[in-house]
Amino acid sequence: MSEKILRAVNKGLTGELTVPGDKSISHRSIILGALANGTTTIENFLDGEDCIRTIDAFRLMGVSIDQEGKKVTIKSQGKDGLKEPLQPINLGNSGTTARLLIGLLSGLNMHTTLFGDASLTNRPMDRITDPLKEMGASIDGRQNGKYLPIAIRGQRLNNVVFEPKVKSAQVKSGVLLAGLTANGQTTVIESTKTRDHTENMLKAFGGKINVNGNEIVVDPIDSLKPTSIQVPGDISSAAFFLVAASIVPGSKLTIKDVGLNPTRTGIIDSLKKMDASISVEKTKEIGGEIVGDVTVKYSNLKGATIEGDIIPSMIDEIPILALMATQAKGKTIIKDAEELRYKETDRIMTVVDTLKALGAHVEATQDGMIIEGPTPLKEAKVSSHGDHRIGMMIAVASLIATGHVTLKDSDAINISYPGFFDHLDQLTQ
Ligand SMILES: O=C(O)C1=C[C@@H](OP(=O)(O)O)[C@@H](O)[C@H](O)C1
Ligand SMILES: C=C(OP(=O)(O)O)C(=O)O
Repeated sequence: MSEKILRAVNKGLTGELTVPGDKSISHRSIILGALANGTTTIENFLDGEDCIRTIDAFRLMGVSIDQEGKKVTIKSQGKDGLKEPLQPINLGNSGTTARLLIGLLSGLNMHTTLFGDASLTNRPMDRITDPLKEMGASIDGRQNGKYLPIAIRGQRLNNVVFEPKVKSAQVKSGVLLAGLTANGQTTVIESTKTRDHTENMLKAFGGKINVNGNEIVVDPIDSLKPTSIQVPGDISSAAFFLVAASIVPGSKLTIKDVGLNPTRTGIIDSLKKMDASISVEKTKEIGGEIVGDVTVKYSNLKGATIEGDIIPSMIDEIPILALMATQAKGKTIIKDAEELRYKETDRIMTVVDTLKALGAHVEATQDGMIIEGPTPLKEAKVSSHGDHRIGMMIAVASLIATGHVTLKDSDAINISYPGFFDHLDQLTQ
């Protein structure tokens, strides 16, 4: 198993950084590109393991996908050109690939089987299979389709009006993708708006989709129109460096060309709430996605309560925010984040256990955690537990730890951020 010994830095993180492409947008660019009739090109694609799983899935369905690093060319004959895969589809570690594909495949005229790694096999799928069954989908799997492996006998689905109980962009997107082949318009009404990349990109591909506040209505398609996608930098990846610069004295860092979709910027608002010195400059809009530069400087931080509707807009950033809270004065309370328990690991448990091992004062609650700061962090031997975001949280913690930190299973970081350690070296040299 991969292992890294990480040492503290004696100067701040300075300079400029461009982080890899957005994971959510990269997945969707492959899925919608495969549904388009013709050639779709993607620039700045995230060549992390999760997005490669999405590519491999469509290759198994006969779509020609040429990927060279961050550049991808898809040649497809649209949804009717997709072929029944002759093998089970391996989703690896990727929850997004799982929930979105289960939605899409339920309405296509083919039989598919899907499986994943040990982590994904334990993550709940009923949140997507239940609404699909309401649309008439034929899905079976462990515990009646709650867990992978799952088999889908795709067929024409009925449209629904769906009000998801979980605040999940994956579930919303899975149902919208199923709606593309359903009989009539499909409506999703969210209680809190979650990331809306599927909606934005469907428009860019010529789909008929209407968004009115938290209500989304999608029409069935014949096929989509191919387009060119430029993927913005991933704010969820940038977050690790935004926090690193906030907690390492002497830092001043600008992250360039990062996605600033308002359904994703909860981390920036939370950093501001904790008195981080952060400024945002919006520079352009591509494919319905706002892009810009974010500059952050080291500053004295204070604790804050992070709760409610902001949580879905920063769900993947909570591990790194928790690390930041260990360096903030006073109490940070994170609430309404029980969804963390259903990620690659139970992130309430892994964050709390890891930060405790590093010397922090932190306690788990059912739906979040309470952190008392500031506390110095100390030498420890800790593992990512196969969870990329925990691995990166540990690497950032090591920058300010008093002794060296051993990170076991460091390779997990390649799931969403290949080149992470090169970027860290580049900014700390
Ligand atoms: O739709 C997406 O691309 C994602 C949605 C979120 O998951 P949930 O939908 O389960 O909240 C997030 O945690 C995941 O990393 C990516
Ligand atoms: C939860 C995550 O991804 P997924 O659900 O796609 O596995 C993540 O990237 O933090």
